[in-house]
Amino acid sequence: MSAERGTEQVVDVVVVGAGPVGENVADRAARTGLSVVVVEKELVGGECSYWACMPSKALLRPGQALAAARRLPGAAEAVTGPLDAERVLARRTYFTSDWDDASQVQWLESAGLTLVRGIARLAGPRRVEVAGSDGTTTVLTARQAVVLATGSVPVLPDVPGLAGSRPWTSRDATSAKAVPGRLAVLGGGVVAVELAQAWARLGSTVTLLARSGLLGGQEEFAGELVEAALRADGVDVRRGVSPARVTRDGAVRVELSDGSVVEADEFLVATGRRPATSGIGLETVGLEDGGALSVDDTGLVEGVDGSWLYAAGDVSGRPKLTHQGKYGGRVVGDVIAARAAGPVQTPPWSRFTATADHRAVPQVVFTDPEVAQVGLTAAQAREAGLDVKVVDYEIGDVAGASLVADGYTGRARMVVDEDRRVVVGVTFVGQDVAELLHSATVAVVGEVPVDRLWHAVPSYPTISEVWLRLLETYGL
Ligand SMILES: Cc1cc2nc3c(=O)[nH]c(=O)nc-3n(C[C@H](O)[C@H](O)[C@H](O)COP(=O)(O)OP(=O)(O)OC[C@H]3O[C@@H](n4cnc5c(N)ncnc54)[C@H](O)[C@@H]3O)c2cc1C
Ligand SMILES: NC(=O)c1ccc[n+]([C@@H]2O[C@H](COP(=O)([O-])OP(=O)(O)OC[C@H]3O[C@@H](n4cnc5c(N)ncnc54)[C@H](O)[C@@H]3O)[C@@H](O)[C@H]2O)c1
Repeated sequence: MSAERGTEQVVDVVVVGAGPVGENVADRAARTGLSVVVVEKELVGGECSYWACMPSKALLRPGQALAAARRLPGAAEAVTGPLDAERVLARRTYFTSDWDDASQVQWLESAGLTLVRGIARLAGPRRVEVAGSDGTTTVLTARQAVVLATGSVPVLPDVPGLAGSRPWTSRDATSAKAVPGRLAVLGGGVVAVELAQAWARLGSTVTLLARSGLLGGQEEFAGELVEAALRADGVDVRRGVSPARVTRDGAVRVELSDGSVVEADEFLVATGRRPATSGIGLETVGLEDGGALSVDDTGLVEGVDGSWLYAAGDVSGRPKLTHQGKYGGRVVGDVIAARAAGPVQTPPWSRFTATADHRAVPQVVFTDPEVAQVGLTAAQAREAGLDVKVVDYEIGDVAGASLVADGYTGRARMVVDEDRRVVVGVTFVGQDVAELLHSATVAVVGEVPVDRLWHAVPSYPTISEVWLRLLETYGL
């Protein structure tokens, strides 16, 4: 359904932003019969579908398959050349539907949602104005709720010359139509390491500039193992440096804090993202334009009277991950529908409460080796005041892993809260560990005592047997 432009309409719920999170909010709210309008200024599907999760993983996957084959005698001999970059890029483009959102619009309509295309901004309580590209303004008034799901935008550091040097953001790095000869990457976070490896394996000469260790916030060994892998892929990893000045005259010239210079054809800046809260009319409801939002566990924005403004996903200040944002989106959609019918109880771990955001957030970094982590790291658990026991195990010593790859390199860490004898955090680093992560998420969310986990017997010979080894090393 498309809404008629340039009109004033009253609906139950207005969702601003049709990324993965906005889609989920809208779908859940509409299931109960509420009328829901979704406003989108670019592509239905958001960042994740077109410039983030999907294209970046499509760029990485063929390199992983090739590297996996090279680790297996018999298969390695059948690998006779490098990646076919053109075909990898073509498959990436297939996954973005060539940046066309027709199929996602079709889904939205099939879910009974109404799409309004244009730029939305709040115009006072419960009111949203949408500026269409045809110059019309559609005014929407929400009986129940307005939900902000506007996502996030990249942060460009204030480095002399950087803004004028046509730097790449993750959008350019996931949608590029050709492999740059030389690529410099600034940052040591997830975007930087994933895209540095993707482009290195596609043939770029990559220099990674990180001001500290890689993957800060994860267990330290995760960043170390990923750094070693990047170096093995030929990436020139320079730690402890920052750009002092950037110029572009054809090539980009990055002058570094240590006096050295890096020249490249493209310069990807991957120094984090901030919630997209600018220009969306927050000041019309008593909040600060561009300021950070704070939401309670039901997604209600704090500091706004009347319990009608919600936020979910990247914009909300909660973890900037598609799956976690969608979880928050389901909570918001459900709680809006439930509150429309009457008062709602929202204790922790209820359907209407995003409790997992605080202590059970899973994330996979899709490098080779993969980093799969959930819950608290050892340092975070100690900071939280827990009596912690940390157990490490080399995944390569597990029979299943040794079958997956010759010379399998990887490590697992289990963090146990000794007072309750429950697992509060797990990290796996290694080939093919991404699919292992959900077992850890279930253990952490379920607060399964280690003595009961002992009875969750992993199949032989799978990499999952690392669970048995971790529990044995723990002392069972
Ligand atoms: C390179 C990269 C790779 C990533 N890979 C992963 C991954 O593998 N796994 C993972 O879990 N996460 C990944 N992420 C994070 C993930 O992309 C985000 O967490 C996710 O997209 C957030 O969803 P969202 O719906 O909150 O926001 P978005 O996907 O950003 O969607 C927001 C939507 O709101 C629209 N919008 C904004 N303002 C307005 C307005 N005023 N009016 C109308 N519409 C508006 C935007 O156009 C957009 O479509 C990655 C991020 C990047 C940058
Ligand atoms: N696989 C995944 O789940 C995945 C993949 C990509 C992105 N994401 C999400 O997208 C978000 C953005 O990712 P990101 O990597 O851009 O951000 P990030 O916050 O993870 O990392 C930012 C990096 O930039 C560095 N940095 C920040 N300011 C700097 C400066 N002025 N100079 C030099 N270095 C600087 C930081 O030290 C850090 O290493 C993250 O929240 C991430 O979770 C997830």
